[in-house]
Amino acid sequence: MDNGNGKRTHSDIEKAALFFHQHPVPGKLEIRATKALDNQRDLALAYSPGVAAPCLEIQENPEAAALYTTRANLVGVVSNGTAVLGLGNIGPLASKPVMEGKAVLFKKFANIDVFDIEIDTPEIDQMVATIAALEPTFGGINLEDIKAPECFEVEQRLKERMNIPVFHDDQHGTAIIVAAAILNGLAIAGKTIEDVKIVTSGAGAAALACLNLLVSLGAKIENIWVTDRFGVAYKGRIEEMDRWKEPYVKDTKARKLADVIGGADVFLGLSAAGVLTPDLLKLMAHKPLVLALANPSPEIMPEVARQARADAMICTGRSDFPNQVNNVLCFPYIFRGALDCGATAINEDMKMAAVHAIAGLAREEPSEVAAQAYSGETPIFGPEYLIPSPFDPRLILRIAPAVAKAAHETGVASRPITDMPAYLDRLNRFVFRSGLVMKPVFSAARTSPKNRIIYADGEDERVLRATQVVIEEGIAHPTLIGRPGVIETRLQRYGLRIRPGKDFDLINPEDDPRYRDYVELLIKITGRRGVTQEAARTMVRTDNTVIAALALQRGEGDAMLCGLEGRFSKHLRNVSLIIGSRPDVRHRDLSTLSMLITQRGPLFFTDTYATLDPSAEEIAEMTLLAAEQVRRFGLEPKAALLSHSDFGSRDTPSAYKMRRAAEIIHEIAPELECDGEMNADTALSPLLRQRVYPHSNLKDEANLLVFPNLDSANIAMTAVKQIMDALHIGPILLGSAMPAHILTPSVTSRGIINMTAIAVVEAAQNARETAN
Ligand SMILES: NC(=O)C1=CN([C@@H]2O[C@H](COP(=O)(O)OP(=O)(O)OC[C@H]3O[C@@H](n4cnc5c(N)ncnc54)[C@H](OP(=O)(O)O)[C@@H]3O)[C@@H](O)[C@H]2O)C=CC1
Ligand SMILES: CC(=O)C(=O)O
Ligand SMILES: [Mg+2]
Repeated sequence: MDNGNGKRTHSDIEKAALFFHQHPVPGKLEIRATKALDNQRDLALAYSPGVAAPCLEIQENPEAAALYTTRANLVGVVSNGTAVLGLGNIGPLASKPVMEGKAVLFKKFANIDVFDIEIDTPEIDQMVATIAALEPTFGGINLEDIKAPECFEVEQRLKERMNIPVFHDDQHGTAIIVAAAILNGLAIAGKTIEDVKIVTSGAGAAALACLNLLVSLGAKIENIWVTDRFGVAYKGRIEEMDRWKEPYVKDTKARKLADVIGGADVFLGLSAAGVLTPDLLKLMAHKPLVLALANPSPEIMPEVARQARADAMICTGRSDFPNQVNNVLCFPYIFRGALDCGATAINEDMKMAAVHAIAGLAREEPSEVAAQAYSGETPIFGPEYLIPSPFDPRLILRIAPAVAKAAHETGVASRPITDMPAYLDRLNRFVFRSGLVMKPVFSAARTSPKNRIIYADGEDERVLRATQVVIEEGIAHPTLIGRPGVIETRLQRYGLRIRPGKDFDLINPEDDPRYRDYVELLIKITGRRGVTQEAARTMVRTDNTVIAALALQRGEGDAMLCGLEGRFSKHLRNVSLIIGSRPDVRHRDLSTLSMLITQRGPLFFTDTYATLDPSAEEIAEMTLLAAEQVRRFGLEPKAALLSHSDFGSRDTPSAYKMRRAAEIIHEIAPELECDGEMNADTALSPLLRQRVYPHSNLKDEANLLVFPNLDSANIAMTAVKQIMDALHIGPILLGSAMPAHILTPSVTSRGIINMTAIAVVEAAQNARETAN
C-alpha cells in the first residue's frame, strides 16, 4: 500500500506476512540431506569414489536416474515473473516468494520436492532454451505466472521438446478445477454442458485454458462469449487479439459484457475485481453459476451476488468463502500421479481423469474419512459444496491414482503402477504423516456452537495478537481477563484493531461487578477443602486463572486458557480445585498430552507437564484419555508404553510399572492398539519391533508415546521438539470436567490460536456427548 509519499505502509496481514517470511530464517524452503554423512565410509559412498557407481549406471540406462537420484520426485517451478497472481509483471526476483509458496504447497500436499527457478527474460526463445536445458534435473516442469499469450507458445514448444511433463498451472490447474466445479454446479441446476451459455470476463491464460477444456467436455463454441478489458471478442476487433482467442471470436454487434450476459448460465471470471455488477447478474438465467475467481478480490463478492440472486451458486478463489476454486486443488496431485508412474507428459486424458476425480469426490456419499476430515461436519454435495476443500485429505487418494491410471492407459507411463492397492496404501501413509492434523480442527472450530473462550492472561501481547486472529478467522468469541486501560493501550501500541465490548468481552480483575459472585462460588466449591473466606477473596483478587476457572464454572464461557505466566503446578492446582475432573476419571491428578507436528507426522507424548511419578493405574488411565484425544484429531491411536526395558529385557520397578499398565489397558480397553513396555526406537520402528517381539498387538509406528514419569516425558518431548524443529501443540489437559488448558510461558501467539481451536472443538464435542 502506498501512503501517498511514495512510501509503502503495511496492513496487519501484510506485516504478519513479512514477519512470517523473514523469521526464523528468510524464505520458506531449505534443502535437507536424506542420507547421513556420519563417517568416512558414508563419505566414500555418497561422494568419491562411491558416487561413480550410480553415475555409470545412469549413463548406461537413463531410467536408473529414478532409482539413484531425486529426479523422479523433483519438479521445477519456473517463472519469469511476467504475470504474478493478480500483481502483473513484477519481474522474476519479486516472483520468488510465490514460487517458493508453490514449492511449499507441492511438498505439504503431495510430498513433491521443488526447486523454484526464476528466469530473467521475457523472451520466448530464451525461456524455451533455458527450461529445455534443465530436463536432466527434473521429473516435471510446472510453469507458473508467465504472461499470456507468451505462455501458450512457451508451453507448446517445451512439450514438443521435453520428455517429462510440462504443465502450465495457471492454464490447466485452473481449468481442471473450474471444469469440476462447473460439471457439479450444472448437475445441481439440472442443466447439461452442451446447452449452457457461458460468458467469460478475462481472455488470458486461465480463461482460455478453461474454455478449451470445457469445449472438450461438450460445451458448444457457439454458446461461449469471451470478454476482456476491451469488451467482447468480436470479429474485426484489433485491440489485444491473438490466435488463441480466435476460436471464440463472434460475428456480432455486441461490444460489452452487459450486451452478452443476458440469459447466461455460467459466468467465468478470471479477470479483475468488481467486473460483475448485481445488475448484470440479475440478467443471467435461472440458477446461474458464478465463478468469480480473480484474486484476491473476485469479480463479485459472494454476499453481494447472493443479495442480487438468491438462486445463484457462487465460487471464488478465496479460502474465506465456500466453494474455493483454486488450482492448489489440482497441481500437487496431478504431478503426484504423473511422477509416480514416470509419465513423459500430462495429456488430455490425465487432465480429464483429474476433473472427474475432483468432481466425483464432492459427490461422494459422506463417509467416515470425510467425517474425520471435516471433524464431524461432513459437507453434503450442494450449492455450498460443489467441490472439495483444499484440505480434504482424500484429494491425493483420488486424483493421483486416477491420473497414473490414465497415463498408463494412454501409453505415457514409463513406470506404470502395477500394484494399485499398495500404491493407495503408500498415499494413505503420506496423508497420515503430512501434518494436516490441525486443519479439520480449525474447520470444526469455525462452526462450533460452543465457542466462547476465556483467556486468563488477557493483557499479554501474545494473547492480544491471538485474539485478533481468532476473531477475524471466526474461530471463537473471546473474553479477556485484564485491566481495560492496559488492554486498550496495548492494543493501540501493537496496532491491533479489535476493541473490548465490540469485538470481545472483558473481565476486569480489579473491578468487576461479578467479583462477589466469583468469591461466593469459590467458597462454595472449596469450603470443605481448607480455603478460608479471606483466602478465597485474595485468590479471586490476585489470580486470573482462578477468575477464568470460576467464570467457566458459571457458564460465562465454554473453555478457558491460562498459564502464560507463573508456574504450571500453581495453575494446575487452581484448575483442579475449581474445575475438577470428569466423573468417569478415577484419579484426582490431571494429566497432560503434548502433540509435536514433525516432519514424520504428528506424534503425541504423555504426561509431559503434570504428574511427577504416576502409578501403573494412573498411567493406564492417562493412556486411555490421551487415546480419546488423539481420536479427536481424526487419528487412530497407537500407544507405546515406554521404558528402558524392551519387552521384559529388564526387571526394574519402572519397567514393571509400565508392564503392569499395559496389562490394565489390555483388560479395560482391549480394542486399543497398545503395547509395552518397550524402548522408544522399538515403538517407532515396526521393523525393530518385529525382531524384538513379533507378537505385539501394536502395528506400524506408534503415534502415542506414554512415559513412566514426568522427567522422561518432558525431556523427550522438548528434545525431539528442538532437534526436529517440530511445532508443539499443547499441553492439552486430560480428564478435566470442562475444557481448560494450561499453556506454558514459552507459548507463541500461534500456539494460543491452535489451543483455542482445540478447546472450542472440545467444548462442542463434550456438549454433543452429554446430549447423547
Ligand atoms: N482461482 C484460481 O485458481 C486462479 C485465479 N486466477 C486469477 O485470474 C485472473 C487472471 O489470471 P491470468 O489468466 O493468469 O492472467 P492473464 O494476464 O493471462 O489474463 C488476464 C485477463 O483478464 C483480463 N482483464 C483484466 N482486467 C480486466 C477488467 N477490468 N475487465 C475485464 N477483463 C479484464 C485481461 O484482459 P486484457 O488482456 O485486455 O488486459 C486478460 O484477458 C487473475 O486475477 C488471477 O488471480 C488465475 C489463475 C488461477
Ligand atoms: C492461483 C494462481 O496460481 C494464481 O493466481 O496465479
Ligand atoms: Mg499462478
